[in-house]
Amino acid sequence: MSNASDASELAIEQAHLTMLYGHLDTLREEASTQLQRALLQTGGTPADRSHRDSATALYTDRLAQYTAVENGLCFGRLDFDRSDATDRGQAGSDEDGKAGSPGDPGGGPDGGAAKNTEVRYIGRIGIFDEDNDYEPLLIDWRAPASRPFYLATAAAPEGVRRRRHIRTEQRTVTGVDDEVLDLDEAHHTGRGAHDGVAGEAALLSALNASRTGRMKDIVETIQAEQDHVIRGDLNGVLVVQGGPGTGKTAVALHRAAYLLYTHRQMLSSRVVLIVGPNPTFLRYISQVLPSLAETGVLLGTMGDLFPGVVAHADEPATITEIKGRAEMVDVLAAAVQDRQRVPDEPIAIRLDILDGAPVMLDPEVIADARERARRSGKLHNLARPVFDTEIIHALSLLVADTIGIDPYADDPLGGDDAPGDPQILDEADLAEIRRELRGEAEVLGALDWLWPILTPQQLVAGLFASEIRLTAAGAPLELRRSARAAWTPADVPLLDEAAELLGEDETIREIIAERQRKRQIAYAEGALEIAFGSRSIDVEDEDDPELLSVTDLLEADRLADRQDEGSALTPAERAAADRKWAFGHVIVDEAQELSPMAWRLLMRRCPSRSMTVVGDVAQTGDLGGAASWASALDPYVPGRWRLRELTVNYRTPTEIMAVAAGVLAGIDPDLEPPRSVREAGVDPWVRGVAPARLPDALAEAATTEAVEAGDGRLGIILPAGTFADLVPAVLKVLPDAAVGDEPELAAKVVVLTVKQAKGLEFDGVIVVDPDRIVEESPRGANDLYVALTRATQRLGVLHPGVLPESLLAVVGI
Ligand SMILES: Nc1ncnc2c1ncn2[C@@H]1O[C@H](COP(=O)(O)OP(=O)(O)OP(=O)(O)O)[C@@H](O)[C@H]1O
Repeated sequence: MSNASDASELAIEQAHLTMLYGHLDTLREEASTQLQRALLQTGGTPADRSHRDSATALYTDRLAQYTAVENGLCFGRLDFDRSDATDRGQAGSDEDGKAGSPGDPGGGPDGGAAKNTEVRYIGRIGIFDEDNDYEPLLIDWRAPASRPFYLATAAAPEGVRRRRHIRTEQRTVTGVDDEVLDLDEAHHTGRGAHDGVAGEAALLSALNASRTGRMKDIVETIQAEQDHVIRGDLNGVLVVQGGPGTGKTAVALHRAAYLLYTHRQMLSSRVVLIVGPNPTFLRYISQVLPSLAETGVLLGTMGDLFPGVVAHADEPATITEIKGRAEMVDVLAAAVQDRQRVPDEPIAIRLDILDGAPVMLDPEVIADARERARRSGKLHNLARPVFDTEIIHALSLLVADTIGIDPYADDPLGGDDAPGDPQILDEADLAEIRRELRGEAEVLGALDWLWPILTPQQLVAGLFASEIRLTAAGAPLELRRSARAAWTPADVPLLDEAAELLGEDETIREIIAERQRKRQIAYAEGALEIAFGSRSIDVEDEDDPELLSVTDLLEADRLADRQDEGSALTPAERAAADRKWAFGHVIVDEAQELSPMAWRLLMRRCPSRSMTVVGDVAQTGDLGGAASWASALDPYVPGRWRLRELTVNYRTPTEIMAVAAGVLAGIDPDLEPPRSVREAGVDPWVRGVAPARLPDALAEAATTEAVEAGDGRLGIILPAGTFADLVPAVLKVLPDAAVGDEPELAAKVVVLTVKQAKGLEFDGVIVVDPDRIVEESPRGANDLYVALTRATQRLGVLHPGVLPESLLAVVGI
């Protein structure tokens, strides 16, 4: 590794960078002009409109991409030895055989003059020279030609003679770090080849940088084991297992960007779904993808995956666990069946057709109708018409009987039979009776009671609101809650399962869509009438082409199409609104927390089983979470998922990891903590304080650590049960500290529970009352492990009471 910051090198790189920014400016101006042009267009045929919509989306996306890559546009350079053909044929510059680049045809002073080199610049997007046969001026980090930047080592240089990390601030080059991979040359120049982490200086500088409360991309320093995951095959289920800080989240996001780049056509229309553990975490990672220049992605939590329901309420862990059990499938199926009622006694239905006289519907008749509807093989809501037909048929016979056995009744059909004549009803009469029965309010009321059309929300809320229903469905009574209780994330897989059992979407969605369409057509007809009416009055020239287009081209239904807002939605927006959307690829972060019910939902969203599953079974906090990847995945892809492990911890320094390792050993002695890539040079502290003094001690420690964090961030992780006592103490000394359901992570100091801290990181972390964190949850040791591994620089642990031997042993001090 060497730091080649002499002026001539910087000048060469500055010239190239300035040229690249010139191109970026031109691209941005072009996209902006095209966007304005598209936005100014109005009217036209439906095809014109759809074309205009896609042009608007395309240029808006492009502009967003160009803006996102403004910082760090170009960050790397590869110099190849042209005599080595191993990597040829991957970039345009290889094929045309030109050496060098416009910025630096001869390579740098590390031997460019001695050897004929080929130069590639690596950056956040690809830029090509339109005036020079589309020569690549900058190669997208996701392109195959960029790969040696991440993979080449001195042992396997892939033709790379030198890898250069280019440091920039805005549009200025501030330095370069070189690694010479050619062993001979390294020997001659005295500049060492490095075979450990790639781009060590750049990596360490990224890792030591202060945190901002938002995750940053890692394109400049992706490591080889991470690159293999990012560029793994699209198909099948890829599991990425790694300890804390190994870059699982970063890698998952970069994989999304890579897959969208490589399989753009398929994935941008079918959308990549990324599922994270909670809204706070989504905000934490929200800026990574746009800065990777990607927009065709839907980010969500489990709580967001049932369209029309926002499910972010909290509930006890034990309830979440019950809701997540696979047995809930049977519970819901039983709950649906329970709503298909057969009363114990006959029910009386008063009929207008009999002048308000009742008929008695026997339980056996209802049971028969239910049996036939069930045996139709249709889902509950879709089987209702079968049930209706059976009951109406039975009622019509009862009506016929009633009329038939009452010789003095008026002839319902208006005939003139003499009193005493039997009423002879033929099939047409019965059909008429059935038709009338279908319109009778009491009949409809009875049908709705016996076999109600249900939304998933009605089924699930109705189940939880009634002990009788819970018992009938074989569900634990702990699930009992108010019918108006807010939805929790664990309810979402249940709602989804209910939707599958009820078959709500087809019927209800189609009815709503049809109604909407009728409204639009009615509106369009009105509009055409106005247009057509005004035409004969206002216009003398009947052949005016403008007006002809109004009446000839805009038939009412086409005009209705133009009103249909759906066409203006992006694929990601459409996917978010559609429960049955089949995503092109699904990425799940913190996947160890997912319950069996949650897995069922995700598998439904991804029929192609093209998935990336990212997590750490040692960090499983949720009771219903996975104990092993096999238990989670084998039910869906038995033996067909591939596992990749990440082994290096980029976040947590060695000193802190030594503390966390003690806790990990307590969870499972066979688990290996990931190897830290660096030392922080500061030992973690553990302090025992008298319980009564805990608030004051926390206030003191928070004040000190907030200063120690410099311009970085401090996270204070508390047991949930201590918030009421301890948060006021923190706010007294640090009034701007963020705390709440979704605390602002950009705040200097953030107070949070372990659950909230999942996946996040801070420069400094104070963990309060580790014993209580362990006690608060059945997977408490896992929670403590998560809490202890959130810091990038400093860790402090506050323990109420004298430090027990056990804690000293646990924390390894
Ligand atoms: N190759 C890399 N270059 C620079 N930074 C990296 C690299 N890999 C990981 N990091 C950084 O390490 C930190 C941890 O990464 P990340 O949050 O993705 O880890 P994780 O495995 O998801 O952790 P956890 O399971 O503890 O939540 C982040 O700040 C990330 O940016």
